[in-house]
Amino acid sequence: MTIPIQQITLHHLSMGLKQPFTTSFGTVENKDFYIIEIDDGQGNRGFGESVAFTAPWYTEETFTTTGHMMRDFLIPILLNNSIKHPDEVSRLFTTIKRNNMAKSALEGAVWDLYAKRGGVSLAEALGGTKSKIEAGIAIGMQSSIAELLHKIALSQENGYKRVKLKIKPGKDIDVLKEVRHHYPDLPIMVDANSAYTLEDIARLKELDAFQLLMMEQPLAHDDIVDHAKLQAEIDTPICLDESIHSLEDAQKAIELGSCRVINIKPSRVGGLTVAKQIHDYCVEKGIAVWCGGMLEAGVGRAQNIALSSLEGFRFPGDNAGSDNYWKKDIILPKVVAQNGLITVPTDHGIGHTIDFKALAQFKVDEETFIQ
Ligand SMILES: O=C(O)CCC(=O)c1ccccc1C(=O)O
Ligand SMILES: [Mg+2]
Repeated sequence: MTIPIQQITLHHLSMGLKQPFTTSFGTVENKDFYIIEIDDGQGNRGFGESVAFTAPWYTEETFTTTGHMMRDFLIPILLNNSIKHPDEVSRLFTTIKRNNMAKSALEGAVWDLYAKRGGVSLAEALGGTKSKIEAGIAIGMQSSIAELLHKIALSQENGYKRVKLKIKPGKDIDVLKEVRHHYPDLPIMVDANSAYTLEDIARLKELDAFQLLMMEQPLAHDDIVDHAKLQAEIDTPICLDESIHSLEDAQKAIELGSCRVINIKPSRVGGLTVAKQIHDYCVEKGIAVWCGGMLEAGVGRAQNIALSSLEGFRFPGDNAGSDNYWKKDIILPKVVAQNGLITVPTDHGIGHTIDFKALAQFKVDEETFIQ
């Protein structure tokens, strides 16, 4: 049965993060993003979220480019084609190159609508089987080691199953020595957001001493060749993030030996359908995957949780509770991690309702597109 799309609304929201998030490239303090609402004209509404930041430091997309792509290219494609299943959306969008975050925002709303129309949870629609998922937490760079140790202590009080620390040259070995001294057994991983080059190989080798779960994206954002060279020289498993934008990217990286783990973010690969394809391929090849985060508000967070309920997501993701990011989230109930576990919702679709009062509070403007 066709999924009717009567109306698409882009709600532009602006929300301040509870605490600034600092990586090797800079600091995010505020997020402007779109909540996408798709109405089927039969009483069902699906929701998606755009995740690109205001500046293109992580990938090339920004809040403004995602708006342009949705408005001028992707929404007209959705309104002018009839689809029966959300898997068709990423195929329809192949006429538009890249711009995966814009595609993913719309595709996520179609997935939510599809699950709601079918009377199933998004997790079930995606083929997820877990009723609870393990939550990890990403801690940004801090102004001092004392502050970092304090943040780690808080994460442990909340039961997070693993901690991800951001590193860059000069803010790595000394920091990890100190953290390991206080937390000899804590599952720790690091993320460099491509701050190193192969010239740093000796330094990166030294990190083997800290028994890290993995090292995320140490080298260039668009590289898989140097990562293969690095992986051959170090014991710590390399996890690719920025380098993987498609199933084909994942296949090539695995064939080259560029990584032993992949961080799957639906937004980076163009949506949940491709995310699931990468998951399935990695399971077949024995490559571990986990679900990354983009400092999402509730809608994007709920979609990541549904995806993480698939069997192959074996490491805790960057999916902390709403309270870690926002004073007030835009969904009800908010996401809660209890003893490091998040219960996968069983209600229809994303399993959370939109808090329309909060939506109105954070809204800058809205645009509606009609069939
Ligand atoms: O907690 C989260 O949502 C993820 C934190 C994180 O590491 C991150 C946040 C924004 C952009 C890129 C990344 C990343 O995984 O590299
Ligand atoms: Mg990363």
